[in-house]
Amino acid sequence: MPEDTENSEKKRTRSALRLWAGASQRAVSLGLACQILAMAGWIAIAWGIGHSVAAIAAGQPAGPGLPVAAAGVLVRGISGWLGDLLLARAGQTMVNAARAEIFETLSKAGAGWLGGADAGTRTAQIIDRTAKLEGYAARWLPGMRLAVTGPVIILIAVATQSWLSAVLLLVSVMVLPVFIWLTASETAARAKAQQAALDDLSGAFQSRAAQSGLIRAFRGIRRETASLEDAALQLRDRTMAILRVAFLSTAVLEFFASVSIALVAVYIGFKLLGVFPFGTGETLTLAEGLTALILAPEFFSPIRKLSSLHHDRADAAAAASMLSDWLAHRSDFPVTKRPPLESAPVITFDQTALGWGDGKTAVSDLTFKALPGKVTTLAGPSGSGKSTALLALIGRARLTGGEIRVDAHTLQPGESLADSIAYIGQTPWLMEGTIRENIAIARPDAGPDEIKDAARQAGILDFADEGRGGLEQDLARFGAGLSGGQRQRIALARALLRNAPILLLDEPTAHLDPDAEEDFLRKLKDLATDRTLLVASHSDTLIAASDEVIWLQPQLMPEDSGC
Ligand SMILES: Nc1ncnc2c1ncn2[C@@H]1O[C@H](COP(=O)(O)OP(=O)(O)OP(=O)(O)O)[C@@H](O)[C@H]1O
Repeated sequence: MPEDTENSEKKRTRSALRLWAGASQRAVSLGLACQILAMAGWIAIAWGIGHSVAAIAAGQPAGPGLPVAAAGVLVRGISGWLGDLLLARAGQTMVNAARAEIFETLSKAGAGWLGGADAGTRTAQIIDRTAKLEGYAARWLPGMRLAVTGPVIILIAVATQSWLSAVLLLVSVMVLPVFIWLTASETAARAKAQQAALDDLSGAFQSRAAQSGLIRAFRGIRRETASLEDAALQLRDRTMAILRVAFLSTAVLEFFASVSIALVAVYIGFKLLGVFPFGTGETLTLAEGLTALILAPEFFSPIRKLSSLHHDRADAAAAASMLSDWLAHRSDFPVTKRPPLESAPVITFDQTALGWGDGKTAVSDLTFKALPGKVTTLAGPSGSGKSTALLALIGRARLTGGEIRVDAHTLQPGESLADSIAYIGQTPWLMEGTIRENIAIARPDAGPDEIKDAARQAGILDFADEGRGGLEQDLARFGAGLSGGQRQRIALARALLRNAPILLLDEPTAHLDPDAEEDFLRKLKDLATDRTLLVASHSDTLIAASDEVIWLQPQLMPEDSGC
């Protein structure tokens, strides 16, 4: 990846993390305060145990040591519990902030991104990815701050008992930042690779599961199973790569921490026995030595914890990088809706050029007028841009040249007439539920008679007869069990119920038999009444029945154009 792109991606990731974590700052700070209090509890425990053991060893009563230690246990227990609670909330707040922003941005971007057949997959990806942000606010942010403040507090407490033990701890901790930085950079790259492998596997699995019948029919089960196995093996390798770094980093950290604690223990032991060979100028009592010794492991505890939290940071960074990339991609192409039109408009394409944001031209130099009350049909070979021209009116395809006018208004790039349009695509989308519910979705406030009337006009009552439950008949998921023509009729009923001034039909007769097509063509003129009707079609009979036909040509590919 070029350095500039990499830097701007890193910057975008960091600012996304900062923005989403902002919502949880209060809970993070309170949670951190509780963790520091828990650490103070540990200091009280160490002091209490050290002093009471020393007093008992000297043949005296335990004194204030025991109640101080008991108070320390209480403080540590309560503040630890409260801290966990607050930090769990901080994590959830960050996830919610990210989800809210993503869904808001994407919904503003129009139906394009979250619509269509893979809407479920994408929504699941957003939910999974944002869930990975939880550890950033709940564990990484407080863990990082505690790794700085915690050791300083413990170091001061140790220094009040034995300054030389504090110096030993300080020297041994100096090597750790370099090591932690090395681990962090390794983990981040590998976490990103692992998430990409996870995406590949889930994408491959979902597409194979959806097409399992087709795969079986083409005897491709073994081949597809092997490709899924490959994707799973890749995920396993990348997960193992992460685990290797994790195990190695933990082992090295534990080694340094153990050596350092051992040094402190050896020094305190020799000093208390009076056999320490060098003059340090420090006099050490049993109570001070024990307190310092009990505190020493706690000095490394936040740093140890931080090293195990790198995965939270790396997972969150990888998730934020992908999410912010999606958002940036979307905001390149914002869609704004025009208010609903009062009546059917004259739509003019004037030397219009359209594309899909991939640099290629899907339609160029398209000029025509669609008049209210007339059937205007875009015809031409597959790939010539008929659907693209229709989708430009709802802001899906990009306007890259010329103009589209709606009456006197010139549409700006990304401007959508969705609120004035009823659109029937090539593969109408149906949801689980009754036929009535599937029609009513076009206008949820429509009355039963209006729905029935739309169903009758669209010819639904022919197949949804009363004997089979009529409009209350349940449809399976995605309308499984209906023919293409039956789906098309439900979509038509929706369009009729919506009664929008512009009606866009993409290949409306593609799934109809000749009788049904003839029947549909008879309705076509009615559909055009008081509407601007724009149709995309290959059908010769539909073309012949149209008032106006505009022929589109496929765009030349760059390699075709050079002779
Ligand atoms: N969602 C999309 N993203 C990117 N490119 C697209 C998209 N939809 C269509 N295209 C491209 O735009 C060009 C025109 O496609 P379009 O579907 O508009 O043609 P069409 O004439 O409607 O074809 P058909 O008759 O097969 O439906 C094609 O090169 C196609 O690959």
